[in-house]
Amino acid sequence: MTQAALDGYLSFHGLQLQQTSDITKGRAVISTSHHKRGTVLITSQALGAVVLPSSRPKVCNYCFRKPQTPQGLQRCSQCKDAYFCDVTCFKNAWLGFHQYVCKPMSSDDHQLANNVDDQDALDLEMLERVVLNCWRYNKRKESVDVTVAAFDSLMDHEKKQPHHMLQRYTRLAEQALSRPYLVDSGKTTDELVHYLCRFQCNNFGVYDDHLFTIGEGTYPVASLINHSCRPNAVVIYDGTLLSVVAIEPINPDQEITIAYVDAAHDRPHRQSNLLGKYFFNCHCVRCTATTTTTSASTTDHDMECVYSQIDTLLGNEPDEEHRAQASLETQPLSTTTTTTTTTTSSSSSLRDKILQQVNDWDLLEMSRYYDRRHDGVPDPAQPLTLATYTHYVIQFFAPYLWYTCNPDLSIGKKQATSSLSLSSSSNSTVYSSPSCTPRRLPSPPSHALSYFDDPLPQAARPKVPLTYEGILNNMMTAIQRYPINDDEVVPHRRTTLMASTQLLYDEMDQGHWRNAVKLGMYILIQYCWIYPPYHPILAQHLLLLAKCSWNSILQSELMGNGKALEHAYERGVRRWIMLSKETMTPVFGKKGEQWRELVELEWIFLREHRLKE
Ligand SMILES: C[S@@+](CC[C@H](N)C(=O)[O-])C[C@H]1O[C@@H](n2cnc3c(N)ncnc32)[C@H](O)[C@@H]1O
Repeated sequence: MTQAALDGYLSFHGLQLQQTSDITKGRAVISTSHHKRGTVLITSQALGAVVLPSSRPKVCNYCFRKPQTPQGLQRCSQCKDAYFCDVTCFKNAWLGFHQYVCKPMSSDDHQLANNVDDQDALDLEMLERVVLNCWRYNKRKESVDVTVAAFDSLMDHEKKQPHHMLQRYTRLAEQALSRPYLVDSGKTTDELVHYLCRFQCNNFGVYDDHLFTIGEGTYPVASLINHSCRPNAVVIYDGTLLSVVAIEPINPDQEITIAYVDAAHDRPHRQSNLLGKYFFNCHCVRCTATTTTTSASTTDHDMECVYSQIDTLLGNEPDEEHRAQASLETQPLSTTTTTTTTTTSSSSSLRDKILQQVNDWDLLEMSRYYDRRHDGVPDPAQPLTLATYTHYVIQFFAPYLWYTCNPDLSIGKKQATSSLSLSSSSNSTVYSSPSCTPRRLPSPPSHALSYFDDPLPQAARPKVPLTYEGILNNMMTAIQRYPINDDEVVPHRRTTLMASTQLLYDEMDQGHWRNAVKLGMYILIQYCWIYPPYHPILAQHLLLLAKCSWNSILQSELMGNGKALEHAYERGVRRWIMLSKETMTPVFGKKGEQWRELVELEWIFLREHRLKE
């Protein structure tokens, strides 16, 4: 009966659960119809969702949303540990779970509870919620039995768990069963150990609009979907409601996949995380080793190999020893020994070298040389610098990578624009971190940004391949021809990406917007190798780049850096806003904090532009 409900639910969404021949893999969710990019394939209710202690004062502990009013969240007056939007959320939380755990806390308990993301406490709370919910649903035979049916059917890999984990799970299960409100649940310790094993290889991190992890959730229906490091779908949240969204067109008989681990990690890290937590070896298109090298002339096979070459191109992450050294470097010198001081100079120099290159990078000169109407190619005898790499690659990647996925993108077509009628005077806004409280927006201007002023791929010089894999393959071949100096910054390496990402946030904190734009453009390229073009991380990064470029325009105006540079930033803002919209629309829809910020930026940009004219 319950399995039938699950099958019915999936078939209603054009999906089907199929048993695979691989026992470790178990079942797979297969598409039975065509799904366009942006289709919501599955929505999944949480059987249990817990806010991380460190996020408790920041989001409603019931609906997981940020405060919607200037007053902020309201704290439970009894336990002083839980926060809610309003009385409605409080009542719902009380009826659901809060009544059982709400008790006055000492100030020490309180401080501890808010600061420590303790895995034991989190697992225990999740276990208690899930047991309580399953028990309730079974008693009431509610329609949510799709969720319970899916949960009961999930893999738990109990036999593969190491002994110490089973001991830990047994201790937690006993603790849960000793709670007065679970004594009559009819569950045994063994059953709860199975639950905890299931959590390990099925639960999801829940994140907010800005992709920060704020909690954990048990979403049994979404858990039916298997992993790929190059997935065709992503998980997004609206509060605690999870949706799985297609990020590329999906055909009948194709498996739906999501990524369980961040695709930015190198192959060894991804493999060991997947094996350690989910007990399988990944054989996805990125993990399948290949001996084929890329070449300028591409066959279909070479195209497929492009994905498996990405990790070779990016190289490996620093190992634990190097990480430990790098973290020592952030300590004041007085606390480090002489030996660590020596290592400090060698590994912190990557960051210094990156900063030096960024400072030397002449954005205007580079933009002129690598203009798509010329044929700017870096000197083949010299190693690529961050500047030459970025400008060389970006003229192939943006916007053409997206154009190969969506030929409806308006490239090179200048569309008629109606005039703006605005009465208010210019009031330039510098972007900082996003505000919690949504502001009311004026209605958007009558013409939004709607075209890229780039030549079509066939008309660009040098010509751009017409397929996504073709562009990646072409560029990979081209940049691997350049000499490498391992003592210097190697732009395509993952280590450079990691150091640059930290540097980007530091530069933004210090208001060094021009450096932030250069680093942001460089990081965009690296993300284009790593993530599919409609991945939420790309949408978010493009918005960040648009904001940095906008702030650079304001800074240039203030400092009188000249019109030419301002125009270069303006082109950047246009491009990054458009690409961010293109990426965000199918994935997040036209809602949420990021969409609001994007529309607001576009509005301000167009208004300023109009006023300058
Ligand atoms: C969240 S569940 C996915 C649903 C699962 N296939 C089932 O039948 O219940 C995660 C488990 O599925 C299996 N799995 C997921 N992706 C896989 C993949 N790419 N290759 C092999 N096994 C995979 C692993 O056993 C993993 O622990």
